[in-house]
Amino acid sequence: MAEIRSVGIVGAGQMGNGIAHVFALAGYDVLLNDIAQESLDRALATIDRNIERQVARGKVSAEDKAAAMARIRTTLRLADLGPTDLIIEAATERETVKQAIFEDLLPHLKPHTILTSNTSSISITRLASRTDRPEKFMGFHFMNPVPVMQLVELIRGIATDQETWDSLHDVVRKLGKTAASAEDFPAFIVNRILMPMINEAVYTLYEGVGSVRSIDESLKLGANHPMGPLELADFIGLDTCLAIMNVLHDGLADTKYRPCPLLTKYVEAGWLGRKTQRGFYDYRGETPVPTR
Ligand SMILES: CC(=O)CC(=O)SCCNC(=O)CCNC(=O)[C@H](O)C(C)(C)COP(=O)(O)OP(=O)(O)OC[C@H]1O[C@@H](n2cnc3c(N)ncnc32)[C@H](O)[C@@H]1OP(=O)(O)O
Ligand SMILES: NC(=O)C1=CN([C@@H]2O[C@H](COP(=O)(O)OP(=O)(O)OC[C@H]3O[C@@H](n4cnc5c(N)ncnc54)[C@H](OP(=O)(O)O)[C@@H]3O)[C@@H](O)[C@H]2O)C=CC1
Repeated sequence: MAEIRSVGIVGAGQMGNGIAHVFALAGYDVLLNDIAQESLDRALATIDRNIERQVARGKVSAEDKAAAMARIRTTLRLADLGPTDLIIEAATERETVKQAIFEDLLPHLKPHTILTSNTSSISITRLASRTDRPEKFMGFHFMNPVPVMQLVELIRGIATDQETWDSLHDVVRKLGKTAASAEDFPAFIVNRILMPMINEAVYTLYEGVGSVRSIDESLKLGANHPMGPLELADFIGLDTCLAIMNVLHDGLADTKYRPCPLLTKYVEAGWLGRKTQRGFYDYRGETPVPTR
């Protein structure tokens, strides 16, 4: 089993920065890539702020923070990720985007490099089949917010070999997290269960059964969820939620996965949740205000 020391992360959005954060704190060299310099700068500032929060709470020492920050480098050139031992693709949840990234990366990779995608729903087998190493390709699904959530889903494509699975399982252990194994069917385990619940919450709003606030309060106080489903949808990103519902609907061909038209409308408006400051709540003021 080749030792993994360096990690190339593609996409410096909320997942990419969280993944870079936990790998750097665990001692890995991290090279973070995005198509926009602004996204790379924002990611570094977010990681700094989030590790500082851990320092303030006595969970990380100031020395460990400095060492972790020094282990993270950024680049706009995808080819620079070639020499790393492990690639984690965490770009936008669109299959064509992910396919193009792997296609551009392939000529630059070392033979032993493991390829992974943090996709929430897309077929690992299909992504892997377009690369030169389907046996070294896996789904490596972190949960949001990455520094806090314990779980990582490990998803085998049909061709994934045991050595690759073992290597990633070992990485999850070194990160201090817990792995769950999932087979490669649309949206795997967590989102197969979570996303229809979120979609149903949007239907509940769409049909006027409750307001944004009453739906969220009901699930928080009535089912002990840490966030209401609409608040959680805004946190994940409504574009990502819709993309996952479409993968479930197309992949399982069952009308029970039909995305709610109201979810589609919010995405069409560019109201994608926290990342655009507006979704089921408006985040532009001091406190979030429900939009319905
Ligand atoms: C879509 C997909 O493909 C898969 C997914 O990820 S689905 C989404 C899964 N995620 C969830 O369901 C999250 C649900 N929400 C929660 O669990 C909680 O609301 C939450 C953990 C996000 C925040 O919890 P909270 O109690 O309201 O806030 P807060 O007190 O600020 O944070 C709790 C702890 O996390 C830490 N924290 C929160 N965000 C952090 C971050 N980004 N980085 C580092 N630490 C963070 C806080 O410092 C705090 O630490 P202590 O326990 O040491 O005090
Ligand atoms: N949000 C969540 O809760 C979770 C998401 N995921 C998955 O993680 C992945 C990323 O999601 P998330 O971080 O939320 O999304 P974000 O929208 O926050 O970030 C995606 C980032 O990828 C960048 N990007 C787009 N195309 C490319 C490219 N060709 N090369 C490099 N970077 C690119 C985007 O740049 P730009 O903004 O300029 O387009 C953006 O910075 C998705 O597959 C998603 O399904 C997994 C678990 C949880």
